[in-house]
Amino acid sequence: MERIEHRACFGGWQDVYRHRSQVLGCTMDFAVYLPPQADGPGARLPVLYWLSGLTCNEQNFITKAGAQRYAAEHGVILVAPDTSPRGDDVPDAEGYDLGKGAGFYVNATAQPWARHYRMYDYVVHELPALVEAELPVDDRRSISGHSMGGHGALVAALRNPGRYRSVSAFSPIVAPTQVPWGEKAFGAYLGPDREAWKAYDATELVKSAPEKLPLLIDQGGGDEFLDTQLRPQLLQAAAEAAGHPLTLRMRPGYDHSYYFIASFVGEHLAHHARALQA
Ligand SMILES: N[C@@H](CCC(=O)N[C@@H](CS)C(=O)NCC(=O)O)C(=O)O
Repeated sequence: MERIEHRACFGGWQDVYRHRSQVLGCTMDFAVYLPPQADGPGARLPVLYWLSGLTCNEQNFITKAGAQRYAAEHGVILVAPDTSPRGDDVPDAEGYDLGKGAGFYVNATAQPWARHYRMYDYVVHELPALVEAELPVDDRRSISGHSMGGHGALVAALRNPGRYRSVSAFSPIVAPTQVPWGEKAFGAYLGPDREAWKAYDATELVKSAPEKLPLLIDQGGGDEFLDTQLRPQLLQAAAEAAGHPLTLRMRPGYDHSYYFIASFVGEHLAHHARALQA
């Protein structure tokens, strides 16, 4: 992998790396924040993976959330990948909610998407393997994300017991099989069989998750997508029925934007740091 950005930030470094992804069949950029603690001889730090939402690439979180300050405080490395495969060979679609910038963290099985759109394998397996081989990290991992990325974080954690120490989400799409964004994306990437969609739906997965990793969710009460696309009460009801611990914090007045994320990202970093350093 090649470092293409390198900027001093809160005593550490905000970097961006470029690499060839075998899983996605294209070149990908991902952001890495190295806190000052990463400089120590033989340092090995835990990693918080951040999955962004629709229209984002690896830049949105690092330029807008202000998380580096808290990562520096806690000694946690932040890794923020792009949200879809990229490049001229990769198929795309009209509209911001399908194709590039909208990978939905699934392994596509339908054409023309199946060759490149394998963001589930990329964020759960290929990227952590690369990070763990090349950076001063160990195998302590946590995961968080926003909107489509909140969905990705919840699904990654629920499907992989033991892989993550903690999981959280901002304004996640908790039930993609029941809302327009998810129905459009899953219909395209996974085809018409709705049974197959359930493997990527947190509200379905929570019913039988083998590990009861507590779910932490913050949701803005003034979010323009709350009642149409996000509907956190669906996950809340399923978690309650399954006895799966969930903290859902409604934040009156906050919308869907990074202003909301920036307001509470410090609390999420503290939550993950506690689990990662326990
Ligand atoms: N109204 C937006 C919908 C997409 C959107 O709200 N994206 C969120 C994630 S679901 C985001 O993080 N956008 C980029 C940003 O705010 O930096 C659009 O049409 O672009």
